[in-house]
Amino acid sequence: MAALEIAGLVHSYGQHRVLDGLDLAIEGGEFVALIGPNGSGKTTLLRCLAGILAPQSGQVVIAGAVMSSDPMGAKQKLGFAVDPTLLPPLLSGRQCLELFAGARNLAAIPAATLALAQELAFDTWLDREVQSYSLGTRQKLGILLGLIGEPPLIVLDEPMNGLDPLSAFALKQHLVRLTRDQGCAVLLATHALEVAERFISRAVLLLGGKLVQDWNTAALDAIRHDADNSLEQVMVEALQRHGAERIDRA
Ligand SMILES: Nc1ncnc2c1ncn2[C@@H]1O[C@H](COP(=O)(O)OP(=O)(O)OP(=O)(O)O)[C@@H](O)[C@H]1O
Repeated sequence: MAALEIAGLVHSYGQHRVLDGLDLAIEGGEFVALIGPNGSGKTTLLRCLAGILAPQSGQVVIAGAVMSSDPMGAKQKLGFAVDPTLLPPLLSGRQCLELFAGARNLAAIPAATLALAQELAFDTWLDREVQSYSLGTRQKLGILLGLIGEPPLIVLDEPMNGLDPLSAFALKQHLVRLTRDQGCAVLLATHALEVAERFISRAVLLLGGKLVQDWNTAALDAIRHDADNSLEQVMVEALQRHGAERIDRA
């Protein structure tokens, strides 16, 4: 069963159609970078996957659960980092993690989550109130909440932004382990192509409301082994081919 199947997804803000019949399938174990220029619709797509935005048409199926008809079932199979600005200020990180563990029918915070908290240097913040956290520390908690229980599909929007280099490195290593050892699928929206290139197994390019290019593992390996090439370069070339260097125009 695919970790994610999207068919004919359409989402508009008023008259502005951002997703225009988008299709995508991701298998367990794939680590997919979602790339695209500013305003191409990456966040909109991820929010449709998370059930935060309701698409006008099309279907999202997460590990067999259809988001429109079984939103609770679909969300149980999805990990989505919580927006740092939406965390409850008066709870501690541990209390937030316990709440999310309960929502995933787990008796306690999993050992893997506590281990990741330590790798992210978040363990010293576990018993302090969220309102005392810096933005980066809030972001770490949002990520820990999204990953709790290692769901079949993990969706992250620029998760490394705002993390210090050691924490960003630890998170990348953790995501690689989740895909390789646990069979989770990761869909990661990012502009950091030089970073993504090193650890992803696939990259898809969003443009004009659709995925216009899909680089599989073999294509990425070929890019990695070519000293004169990079994911950044092939993306620039793909954008030029599609005649869109920048699309976020007013
Ligand atoms: N709530 C909203 N109301 C109206 N338009 C919106 C809203 N949110 C996003 N948009 C528009 O939808 C388009 C896609 O935005 P989105 O944030 O999904 O792009 P993105 O690819 O994530 O961009 P970035 O790389 O800059 O984060 C943009 O033109 C944006 O201005």
